[in-house]
Amino acid sequence: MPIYRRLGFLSSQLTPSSLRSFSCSSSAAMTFTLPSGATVPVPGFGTGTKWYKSGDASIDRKVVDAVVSGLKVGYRHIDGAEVYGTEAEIGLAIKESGIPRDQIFVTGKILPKIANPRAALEETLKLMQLDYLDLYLIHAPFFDVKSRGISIEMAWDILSELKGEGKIRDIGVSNFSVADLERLKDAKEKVAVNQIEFNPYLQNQTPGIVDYCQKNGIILEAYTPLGPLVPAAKGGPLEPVVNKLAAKYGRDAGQIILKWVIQRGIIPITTSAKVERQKTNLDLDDFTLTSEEVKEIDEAGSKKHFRLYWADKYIP
Ligand SMILES: NC(=O)C1=CN([C@@H]2O[C@H](COP(=O)(O)OP(=O)(O)OC[C@H]3O[C@@H](n4cnc5c(N)ncnc54)[C@H](OP(=O)(O)O)[C@@H]3O)[C@@H](O)[C@H]2O)C=CC1
Repeated sequence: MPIYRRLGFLSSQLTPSSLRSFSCSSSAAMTFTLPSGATVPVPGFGTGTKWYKSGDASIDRKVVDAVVSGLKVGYRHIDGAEVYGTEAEIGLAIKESGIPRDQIFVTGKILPKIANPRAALEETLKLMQLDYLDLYLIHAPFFDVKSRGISIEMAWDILSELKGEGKIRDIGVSNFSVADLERLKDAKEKVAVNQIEFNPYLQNQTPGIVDYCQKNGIILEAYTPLGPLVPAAKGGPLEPVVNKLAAKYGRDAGQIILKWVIQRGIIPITTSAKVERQKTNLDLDDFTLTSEEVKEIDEAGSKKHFRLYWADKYIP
């Protein structure tokens, strides 16, 4: 069964269809700094999608090995979520890697247990064997008092309290639209991050979201940055442009797309079970696309629409 679907989070429908973060520099070696002062390592290594196993508490050794492998090849940013069912695997992998906790940036996300963020965070920390999370996100805005007994504003206030208690360094959201973010604009704690689906074929998960976040100092993270390379999207208008740039820079298509994401001022969160790809997807520092090339990808990507997640919530 496709990931997220069991909880109704994913529609499998596949439709063809100004940089300013807190201190997001505009150079090739872009850095992203959160309100706590922490710098987010780029790219992030995802533990959802292909490893999703919500509701299954047994340890999946494949996931532990993949995260250990990611850490060993150099990732220092692990993206988790309560709903992925991979939090215990993340905890084990961090221990097995031998890398000190303070050198790894760990993200968690809350949703099914949104009614009680405090209990959900305690459970996440216990499973991950950690004392704190670097970043905790409300996984999606699709809940309210009627459905879950809590509103976005109420959940945000509790996350803010948990941040104040030192259990989370920074707080943010995921899959939020402009209207959702506007609900939190006067909150005491600012939204630090919005993690959205973003790639050349989906440059705005919801109308105006990238521009709004970048103008309001909300750091964007891109999940499914390599969407154009999955079999269902391959062969589209982006392919000749990416192949041309890959040949020019002696890189592969994945590296060109991930670099484009970074040069758009967005942090890619990527996943691969293949060690070779884990390495190449991390090796992004020694080349820079020209601004014309970034624009060329923008334009080629705009000719096709491809959305993998939450499609039933967004039109189209
Ligand atoms: N907030 C949210 O609602 C969501 C968050 N996420 C998070 O984002 C993470 C990343 O999402 P995901 O869609 O997996 O990301 P990607 O776009 O990075 O990966 C998609 C697929 O591409 C393949 N791939 C990886 N590298 C390459 C390459 N260089 N060339 C060709 N194919 C490649 C991978 O398979 P292979 O193993 O074969 O390399 C992978 O399954 C998730 O693990 C999760 O943590 C994801 C979805 C929703």
